[in-house]
Amino acid sequence: MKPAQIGLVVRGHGRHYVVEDENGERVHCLTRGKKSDCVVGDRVRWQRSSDHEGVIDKLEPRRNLLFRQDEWKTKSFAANLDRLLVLVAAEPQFSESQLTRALIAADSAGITTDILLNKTDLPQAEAARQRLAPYKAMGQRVLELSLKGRPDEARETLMPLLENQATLVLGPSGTGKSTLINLLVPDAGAQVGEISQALNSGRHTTTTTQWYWLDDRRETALLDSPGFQEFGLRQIPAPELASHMADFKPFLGECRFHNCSHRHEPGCAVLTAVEAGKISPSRYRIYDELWQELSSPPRY
Ligand SMILES: Nc1nc2c(ncn2[C@@H]2O[C@H](COP(=O)(O)OP(=O)(O)OP(=O)(O)O)[C@@H](O)[C@H]2O)c(=O)[nH]1
Ligand SMILES: [Zn+2]
Repeated sequence: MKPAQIGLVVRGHGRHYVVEDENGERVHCLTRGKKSDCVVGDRVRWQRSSDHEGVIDKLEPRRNLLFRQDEWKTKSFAANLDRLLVLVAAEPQFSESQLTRALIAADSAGITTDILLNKTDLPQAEAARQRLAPYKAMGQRVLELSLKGRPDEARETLMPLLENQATLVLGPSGTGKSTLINLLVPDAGAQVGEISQALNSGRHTTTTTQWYWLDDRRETALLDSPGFQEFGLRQIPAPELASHMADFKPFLGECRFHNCSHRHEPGCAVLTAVEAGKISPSRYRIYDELWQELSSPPRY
């Protein structure tokens, strides 16, 4: 065994990981025993066991972990993220429920989110803009771009935002995720190939988080994860939900009952805010649906 060093996990599959050393070399690593609790973005203490293989000894403490949880399983997107970028588009029409779920998961993990509205060149952009108005009003940043129509402008807007950070991109299919990655990562295909090769596997590239470096110094990273469609939030207790919704926050603590669910109680400041148009009906409907989902007992 060679001396222990700290590395970055750039791909995970079961007990098999690809760890990048400080020179950028990627090594196929296994965890000791059956444990496989590392995720992409983790820093790990590891040792080389041969020229091309290594063993992970220990997971270094994480700053954060973004994950989703349904009744049956927990799925991690990535650890140690600086930013989440949720990509939506003028078309296909995005689901506000999915968008809200992503925002809540990121908030509860302590990760800043930006929304990117793509395809603003299309006539449907105005409708999408209107659906995003409540999000802007609650202080959420919404970037409007046309990744394909005005790629230079998109790059100039995005690069300063992403610089020296690790940003996870999530979004429904067909919104322009591949367009975004190809715009910012000219050698994206090669990077995917290299990591897959280190793992000795061409498979699983679409079912796991993919790590891309945007610069030669390896300081700016983009991460691409599948799994936006079924975004379970079982990790969040229902009474905590409202505290992760920026438009609800100003009214929390103002209700008559300290343990108000903001669903039917008299003297509820949130319900009053909904009636007064200070919280959008669609956001409130999503809150109500999420509350029911999170407070129902698991079916298994
Ligand atoms: N009009 C318009 N079309 C765009 C824009 N950006 C991407 N598209 C188109 O939208 C379609 C989907 O883009 P992709 O980048 O493949 O989307 P994706 O999110 O990777 O989709 P999946 O591969 O299904 O996950 C393609 O036909 C793109 O050419 C844009 O700014 N304006
Ligand atoms: Zn209330």
